Amino acid sequence: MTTPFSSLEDFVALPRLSGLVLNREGTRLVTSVATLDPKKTAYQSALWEIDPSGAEPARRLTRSSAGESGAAFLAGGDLLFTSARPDPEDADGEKRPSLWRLPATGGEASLLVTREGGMSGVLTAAEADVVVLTADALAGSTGEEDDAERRKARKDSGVAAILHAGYPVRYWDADLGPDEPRYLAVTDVDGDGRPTLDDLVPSARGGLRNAHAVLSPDGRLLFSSLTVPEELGSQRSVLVRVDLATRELSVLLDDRENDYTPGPVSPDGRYLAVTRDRRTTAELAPQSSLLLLPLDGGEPRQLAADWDRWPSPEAWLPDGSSLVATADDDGGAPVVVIDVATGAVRRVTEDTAAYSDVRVSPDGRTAYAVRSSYLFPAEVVRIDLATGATDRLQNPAERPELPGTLERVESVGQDGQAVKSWLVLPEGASADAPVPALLWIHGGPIGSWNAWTWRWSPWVMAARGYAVLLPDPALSTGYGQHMVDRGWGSWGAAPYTDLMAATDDLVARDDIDGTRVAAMGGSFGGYMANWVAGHTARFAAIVTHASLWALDQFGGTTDAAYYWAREMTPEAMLENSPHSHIGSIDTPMLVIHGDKDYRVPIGEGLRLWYDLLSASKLPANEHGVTPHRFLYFPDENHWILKPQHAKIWYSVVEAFLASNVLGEERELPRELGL
Ligand SMILES: CC(=O)N[C@@H](C)C(=O)N[C@@H](C)C(=O)N[C@@H](C)C(=O)O
Repeated sequence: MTTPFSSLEDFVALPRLSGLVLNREGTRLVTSVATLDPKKTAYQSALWEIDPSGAEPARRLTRSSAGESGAAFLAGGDLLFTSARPDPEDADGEKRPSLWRLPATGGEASLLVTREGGMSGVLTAAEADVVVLTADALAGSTGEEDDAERRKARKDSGVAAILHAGYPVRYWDADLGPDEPRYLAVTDVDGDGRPTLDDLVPSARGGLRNAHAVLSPDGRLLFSSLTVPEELGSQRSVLVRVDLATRELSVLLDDRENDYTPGPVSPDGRYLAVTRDRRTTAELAPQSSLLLLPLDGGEPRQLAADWDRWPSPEAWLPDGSSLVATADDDGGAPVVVIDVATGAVRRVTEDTAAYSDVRVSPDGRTAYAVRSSYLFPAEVVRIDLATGATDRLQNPAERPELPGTLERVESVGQDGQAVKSWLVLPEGASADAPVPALLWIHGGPIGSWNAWTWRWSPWVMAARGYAVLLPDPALSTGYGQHMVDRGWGSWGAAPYTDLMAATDDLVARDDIDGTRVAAMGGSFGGYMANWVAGHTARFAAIVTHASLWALDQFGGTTDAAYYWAREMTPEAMLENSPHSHIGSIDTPMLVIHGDKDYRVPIGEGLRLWYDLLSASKLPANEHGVTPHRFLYFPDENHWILKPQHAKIWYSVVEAFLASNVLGEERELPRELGL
């Protein structure tokens, strides 16, 4: 059977949907869809409207080569978005992310406000036409004009240097500084002239973390995390409120044991949902809980404390009686409703999909959300909140046909703990025709294989005849606090033995050829692939992507050293470091790393590569021929994002597996120049 997963060209061209907003009346849904640009070397996103009733087909709203994102409805009904498209009324045609407004009544979008430094997001209030932009401003700038001048001076002189006095200095793939996050209020949104931008809290320099900010329904208050520096390069996230009229900033929740992130404000403006994340120590695993914070100054109260899951607040019911939340749960992430008075949790969606971006209709009966699973990529659905009945709305794209089937399987860890996995089986797998298999190890390690992924698509491998096992070992979310606790600080113990228990059951199946099995993982999954390499010879090949190799050096170079310092003691780092076992590795390894990976810096990949060539049981021979391979991406980060590089990634992985697992040679992509 030919599916879009058979050809990498077709696979990278599948549309990718994300995000969802609903207008105040509950009559318009807008989502974002990324597709390949004409050169097929980047993704372009466009906004699409989806009919909440399900009657009409999805309709494309925007079209430009620069793409559009950051959709947000004004209370009055117009749609805002950000785009670096040129303004037809601007003679110089400078392209920078600007704020655009698409009238609810139809017609063309027009530019609302622009700035030299661009913008990263848009916040709107539910009941008032109040808009706040999240954007970066140069640390020393005194206002928008000054910021623009300083940026120009930096650009014109070609200076890229950044002088730091604090930590962190990088984040994932971005250099931090000399600009810093700010909240810019857009003044006079509905006036006749072009609005101006007003920096709400220039005094909170460097500390506003704007990824999770929210506005109160009346638009008078903004809630955000504020990052407070601590001694020894550490930091904490405290919860703050900013009064938009007075610019006064008040700290609402702050202690050294927890980080706080704001959730939605109740419809009456009296309560804020808050996520509290316990700060870890070498002995104390992470734990996430949901709080209800009275905004009149009362004490916060934990909601759903008896529910052994980590709820993430999404929305309020309009009458304020309940919060709608999602939580990782047994290989999915369902929608639940949490009664605010009693804390009782009621599961709403019954399928095994993972839900996000939940929006509630004005009458409180219906929710709309994005969901995905290993059976389908992200799609927009309508949920009956009383019955849980869930309908797929008319989406911008159909679900792609899959080259196989999906099963839920269960193994038992050494301590008796159930270890659950998704198992993707290629078409035709049977006792008469057992198939080769891949063990895929997820990253985090706090996470779960519970949603569709484009970067690690098991269906691409299923289309090439492999079964793929996706296990959730110790440290995975969705199985209760004990599942996380039992792996904390000892990555090489229960997480490893759980994975081996799952592999034992995999190879015992009569539809799997247990002699042709490989292991693969990225990030923490790459750490574990390296650990596996040093502890067993049962796999025919190992693929390790963006992996942690030498825990003695990792903590000093990752972008979040303070986080890592709270993960293990120095002794545990040495005890659990894969590099100590280099002398035992006699499995061919494919090492993959991006130079712009600041989370797991390239030094890990470089040291692993050199160690493999110089000290593994399978070193290069005197002619320099080695069974190992190093796929290096000079301009990618922790993830391989460019479509042309994704194709190289899958092609090289497939060729390496074919050679070492199947004993077959594949032609490598011409673009590699070999
Ligand atoms: C600060 C920090 O280390 N956070 C972790 C969530 C993290 O980034 N872990 C990476 C090593 C990792 O495994 N990342 C996962 C999420 C991935 O798949 O990239």
